[in-house]
Amino acid sequence: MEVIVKKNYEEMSKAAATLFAAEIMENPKTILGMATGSTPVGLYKELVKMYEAGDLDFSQVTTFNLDEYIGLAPEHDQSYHYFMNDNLFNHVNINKENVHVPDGVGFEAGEAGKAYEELMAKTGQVEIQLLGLGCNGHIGFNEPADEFTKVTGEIDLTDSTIEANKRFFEKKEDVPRKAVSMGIGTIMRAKKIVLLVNGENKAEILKEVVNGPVTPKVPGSILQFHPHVTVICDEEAAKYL
Ligand SMILES: N[C@@H]1[C@@H](O)[C@H](O)[C@@H](COP(=O)(O)O)O[C@@H]1O
Repeated sequence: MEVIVKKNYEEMSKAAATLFAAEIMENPKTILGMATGSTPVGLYKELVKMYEAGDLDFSQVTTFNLDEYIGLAPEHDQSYHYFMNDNLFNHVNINKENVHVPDGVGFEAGEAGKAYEELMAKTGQVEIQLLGLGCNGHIGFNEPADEFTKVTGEIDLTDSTIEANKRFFEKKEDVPRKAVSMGIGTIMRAKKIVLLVNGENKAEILKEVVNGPVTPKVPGSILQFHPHVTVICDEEAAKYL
């Protein structure tokens, strides 16, 4: 697990963008794993800037997102479909047929994950999976639990996650209570993983993820067992490393 510490959020975002841009340039048909939340916004801005400068071609890129809230249609402005279009896909020349985000409304309970796993298996291995880190150590929406999830499925969100994500909604009651998320096993199948973490509020949990015991109580800690993980963080988040 390589840890790259950058001075601030902007430098962290630029460093991550360089990694993803290099992958797209070296392998125009690459399959990328995308993430949502506030952390990757700077990275996506950098990729759009590179595209607008004529340095990046997304036309043959395929993407898989980590997760989506259950109950939010793609048109809902707090859905992860909407987030990805608004922050990246609507601003580059990606073919939307090659963009995949779990479906939060179109399946019977339990079916969305199965369909997503089948699509991923048919499409191919994710080259680089981008991850953020929840304050409770979750990756995707894999919450602290008694065991690591194996495949994409439905997750009951913890109150701490609902609390952390309510800032994007009018009121806490509007935050969905369930999500479809790539499982830990699904995430670990990626060839490479980039974990982006910024801010002093993540310093304690990042220490657990990088140096603590590997336990499903801190889902991100599983990354210690992946052969190619790059953690890119700012100095605030690296405080205890
Ligand atoms: N499902 C997302 C995660 O993928 C993300 O990593 C986490 C951290 O969000 P932020 O980057 O806003 O701290 O929030 C949500 O729970």
